[in-house]
Amino acid sequence: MNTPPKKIVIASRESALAMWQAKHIQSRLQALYPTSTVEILGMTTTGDQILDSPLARIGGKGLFVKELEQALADGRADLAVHSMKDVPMNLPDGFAMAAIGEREDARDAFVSNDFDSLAALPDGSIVGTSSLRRQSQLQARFPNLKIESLRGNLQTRLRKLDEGQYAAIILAAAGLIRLGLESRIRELISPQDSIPAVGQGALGIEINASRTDMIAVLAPLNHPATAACVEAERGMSRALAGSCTVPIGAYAQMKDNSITMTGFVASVDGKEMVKEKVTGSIENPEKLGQLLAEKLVALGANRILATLDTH
Ligand SMILES: NCc1[nH]cc(CCC(=O)O)c1CC(=O)O
Repeated sequence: MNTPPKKIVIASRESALAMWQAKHIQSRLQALYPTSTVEILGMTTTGDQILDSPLARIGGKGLFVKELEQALADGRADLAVHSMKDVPMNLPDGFAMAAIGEREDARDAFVSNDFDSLAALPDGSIVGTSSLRRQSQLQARFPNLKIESLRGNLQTRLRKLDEGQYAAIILAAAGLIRLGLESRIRELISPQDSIPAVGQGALGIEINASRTDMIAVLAPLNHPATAACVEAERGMSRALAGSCTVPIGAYAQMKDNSITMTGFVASVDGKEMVKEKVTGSIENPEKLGQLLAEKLVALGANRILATLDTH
C-alpha cells in the first residue's frame, strides 16, 4: 500500500519552468492522494545565481540540484523535481531517482523574430546558445554562423533575443511548450540534425534514498518507456564520462519492446564528430548505453574528448 505522508513537500528551483514542472507534479500527487497536503518549497540554486559565465566553466549540472538535495537531506522536502537534463550522471550518495515522468518533445527548437529556419540565416548571423552540444552540431552544418553565449532562464533568453542581441537562439522545445510559449518556435530541429541532450524533455523525481516509503508513493508518476530511454542515454554518457562541459548528446526511442538510440561526441567547432546508432532490448538500458559508448570510442570518441578543455 502506498500510504502517503499527510504533508508532501516538493523542492523546486524558482524559475518559471521549474515551477511549472513542480506544480505539474504537485497536481498529479494531489489527485493521487487527496487527503495529503502537497506543498512546493521554492529555492534558488547556485546555477540560477551565476549568470555571467558559461555553465561548462562554473561547474556544470550539479549547480542546479545541490540546494534541492540539501532540502531532501535535512528533511525539509520529500521529493525534488528536476529536468533530467540538469541531473548529473552520478547522483551523490544518499539520493535516488524514484521516478521519471513521461517525456515532452525532446527536440531542440529554433527561435527567431526574423527568420523561419536555420537554413534561412545569412552567413555571419549570430545565434545564441551556451550549450556546447548545440554549438558543435550547428557549426558542423553551418560553419558560417557565429555562436555567442546565452545564459539565464527561459524568459531571460527570450528577452535577450527580443532585445536584438541575436538573430536567433536555440532552446529546448519542451521548456517552451510547458510554459505555453510554443508559438515562439519557428522550426523544430530534427533529432538527427541536433541530437538532444541526455534526458532532454523528461522530468526526474529525486528522493532521499533513506525514504523508502516514498518509492511506492511516487511509483504512479514513473513512465517506464521514458525511464528506460533516459537510462540508456545516461548509460552512454556515464560510460564516456560525459557532462555539459563537452559536446555530447544521445537520443533513445522505444518501439516494439526495443530501444533505438543515437549518440554523438564532437569537437566544439563540429569539425570532428563521431556518431553511432544502436538498437537493443529494453531489458538492460544502461548496458545498451554502454554498448553505444564503446562504439563511439571505437570511432575515436576518446581522442575527441581528450582534445577538449575539461579542466
Ligand atoms: N539547460 C536548462 C534547461 N533544462 C531543461 C530545459 C528544458 C526542458 C527539458 O529539457 O526538460 C532547459 C532549457 C533549455 O535547454 O532550453
